[in-house]
Amino acid sequence: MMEEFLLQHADRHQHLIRQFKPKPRPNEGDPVTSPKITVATRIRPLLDEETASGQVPAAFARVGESGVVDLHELRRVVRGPPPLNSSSFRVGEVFGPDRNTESIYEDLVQPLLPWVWEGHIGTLFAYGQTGSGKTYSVNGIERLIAGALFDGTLEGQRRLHVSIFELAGNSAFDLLNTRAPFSILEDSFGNTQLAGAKEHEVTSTPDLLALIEESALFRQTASTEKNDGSSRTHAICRIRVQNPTQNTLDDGVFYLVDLAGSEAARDIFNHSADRMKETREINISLSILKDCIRGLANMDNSKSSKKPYIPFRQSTLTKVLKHVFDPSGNHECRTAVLACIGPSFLDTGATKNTLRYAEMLRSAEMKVVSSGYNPGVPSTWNNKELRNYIKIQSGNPSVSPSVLAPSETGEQLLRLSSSQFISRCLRSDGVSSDQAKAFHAKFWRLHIDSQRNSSGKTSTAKKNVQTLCKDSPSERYSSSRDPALEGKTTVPDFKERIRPGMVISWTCHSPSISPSDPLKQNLALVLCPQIADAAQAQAFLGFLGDKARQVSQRGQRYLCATVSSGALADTYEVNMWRQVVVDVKDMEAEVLLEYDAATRYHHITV
Ligand SMILES: Nc1ncnc2c1ncn2[C@@H]1O[C@H](COP(=O)(O)OP(=O)(O)OP(=O)(O)O)[C@@H](O)[C@H]1O
Repeated sequence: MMEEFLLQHADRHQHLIRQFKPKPRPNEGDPVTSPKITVATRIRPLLDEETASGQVPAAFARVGESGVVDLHELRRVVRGPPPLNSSSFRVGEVFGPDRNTESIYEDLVQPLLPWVWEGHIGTLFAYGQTGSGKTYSVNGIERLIAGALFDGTLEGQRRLHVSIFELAGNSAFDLLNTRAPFSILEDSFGNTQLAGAKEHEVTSTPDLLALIEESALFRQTASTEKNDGSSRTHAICRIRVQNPTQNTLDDGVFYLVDLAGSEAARDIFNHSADRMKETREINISLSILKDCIRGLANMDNSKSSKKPYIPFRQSTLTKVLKHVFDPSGNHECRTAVLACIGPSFLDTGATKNTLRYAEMLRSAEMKVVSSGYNPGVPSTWNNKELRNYIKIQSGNPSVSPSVLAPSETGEQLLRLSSSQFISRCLRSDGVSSDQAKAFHAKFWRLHIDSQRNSSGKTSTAKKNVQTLCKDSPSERYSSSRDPALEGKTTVPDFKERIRPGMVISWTCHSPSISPSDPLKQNLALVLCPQIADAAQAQAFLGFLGDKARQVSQRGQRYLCATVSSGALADTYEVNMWRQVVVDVKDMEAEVLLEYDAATRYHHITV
């Protein structure tokens, strides 16, 4: 009925639009020089069939003021001629019906190519109502990218790997493998992995174009009220850019995302049950996407210290786009968003909705900040922060940061195999194999703990780092390290600084102790000088045998708790109830034990 009313008043609509005098939009301040999100809006031309059916345009790029779309709706009133309701939206660069896909590519997408080439994540996603021109735009852009990746303008040797897939509801299908289903998983770094999707290496523009063509054959389409060849899934082309000369660097990844179009409730009235379900699933995933956009837009509105909730885990689509929305993400990414709108006055409701979200994303463009350095989360460390950690935390003598991590970030070092990590450590003067292993374990525990606790609780790892690096006296005791030595470059021999809580290795002289006895671990935690509990110490001396008693009685002795192996490999337990008296002469070295709250065991650290 509304459609009929609008078609009847098409002339009046156009007449009123001609008289429209736009009010300038308030200035938004300085432009952002290097935004993480760039938003642009494309108004497609009115199609021949739309013109033929009497439709007229209602969405316009404002002339003389860039970045603004004016939208005009004719309002139905009880009496008198219908008035015009005009609204305006500031939605990034606006590409009107006369602008071609090349110009969008040049302004919006081309700047992302060198970024991805250097090992970062770039994403383009197009969204908008069904029939608004998303597939048309993304297809055109994909072809231009296929040309640019091989025309020699990007410097350096790279290997390119491509997967193209679609998401329907929460299922994923490989469009380069006859729509075979596969899983979308999250790895220990929180990165999304496509488990089971085929990757194809491409070495030329025709190679890549052939894959794009092949994927189009398998994409699920159907006719909607607004588009005869509507895509009923979200299609994603993922191009991984690998630098073969620097294996430790992250691969760059380009995601090109053509979202399924949303349909209004009234447009799905005649759908079958299956199509209704499919439309509902599309609308749910788009609605979660919108919630994520809203969360992102509110992210840095931090009058309150509480971070807005961004529900990116609620749909497969937003899980794939996690790097765009996860505020704690650790991979640098830049995102271009193309909001697509149809110009027709019959679509103003959906168009307004698209423009509103584009406006929200524009505000996010100003606010998105890097998740930044977190001392408890190794995957957020850049090379300088990582080197600093290695220097301070790798033990004595310290591992050389320039040998272990000449250029790597924290995340890249975590990707090294343990044998690579340890063999690099061993290239530093004086570093033993045990020290290298202990440092590797320590670094990984910090990482695992930081991932386990990413929900916001202060992690053990973070506490440990605070304990070791920052002043937090109440939390010092998660390691046997002496806090007083923090930051000291020269440390006296351990025998000159024996203190309660110190862990030592020592030589046990009793031949009567079986190899399985905890004492054979030869580790003990110093409690106090023996004099404090002479009776109990004497009892132990009896247990140690006459020879040991003679030796220990000659020197200074300490009452110590024994340390035995835990149930997990390389873990230890302190047995406070099983004590031993150890002579300083029998002590071999200080050993650093660190407590891991998650396993409730101690580990040897450095
Ligand atoms: N800029 C444009 N110039 C000319 N024709 C266009 C333009 N954009 C879109 N079209 C045409 O409009 C129709 C709908 O476009 P398209 O299929 O890209 O929409 P869509 O947003 O991907 O729709 P859906 O969400 O339903 O898949 C197509 O026939 C397409 O060729």
